[in-house]
Amino acid sequence: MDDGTNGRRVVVGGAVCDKGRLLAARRTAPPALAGRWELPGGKVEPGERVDEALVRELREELGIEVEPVARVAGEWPLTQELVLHVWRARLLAGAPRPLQDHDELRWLAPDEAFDVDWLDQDRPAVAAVVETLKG
Ligand SMILES: Nc1nc2c([nH]c(=O)n2[C@H]2C[C@H](O)[C@@H](COP(=O)(O)OP(=O)(O)OP(=O)(O)O)O2)c(=O)[nH]1
Repeated sequence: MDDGTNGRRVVVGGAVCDKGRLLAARRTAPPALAGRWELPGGKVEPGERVDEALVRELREELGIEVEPVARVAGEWPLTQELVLHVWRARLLAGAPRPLQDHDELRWLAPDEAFDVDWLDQDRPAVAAVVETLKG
């Protein structure tokens, strides 16, 4: 079956929105990415749906419950083996805390969206999501 990923493993990033703001997370590892900001998430496990993986990763990493809303159009290669998909998600419960993989979190209003140093591959999806927040 052609899932459009050319055999690469999908990393799902969550564009978590609440009260008109977007959640950004600062990575602690690996060294090449530490200190840069991302849409929190992680690798989809074999047999797992991408939206399920998103719910699992955000529960593990941030202690929150989210509802995936829709995939952001596009995909962004990370490495030879990994490709980034982004889903918009709504915060259902909990206040995000940097439990794993991150050392700082920020809720960004649309006019602050590019105040943080996003990983390069995340920028197009962040721009698309910010447009939806502006209404
Ligand atoms: N989660 C996430 N990872 C990203 C983004 N942009 C980006 O380049 N990456 C890279 C960083 C990592 O090399 C890889 C995702 O790995 P991860 O460490 O977050 O995933 P994981 O929780 O499943 O990790 P693991 O312990 O199973 O290795 O993708 C992004 O927006 N979100």
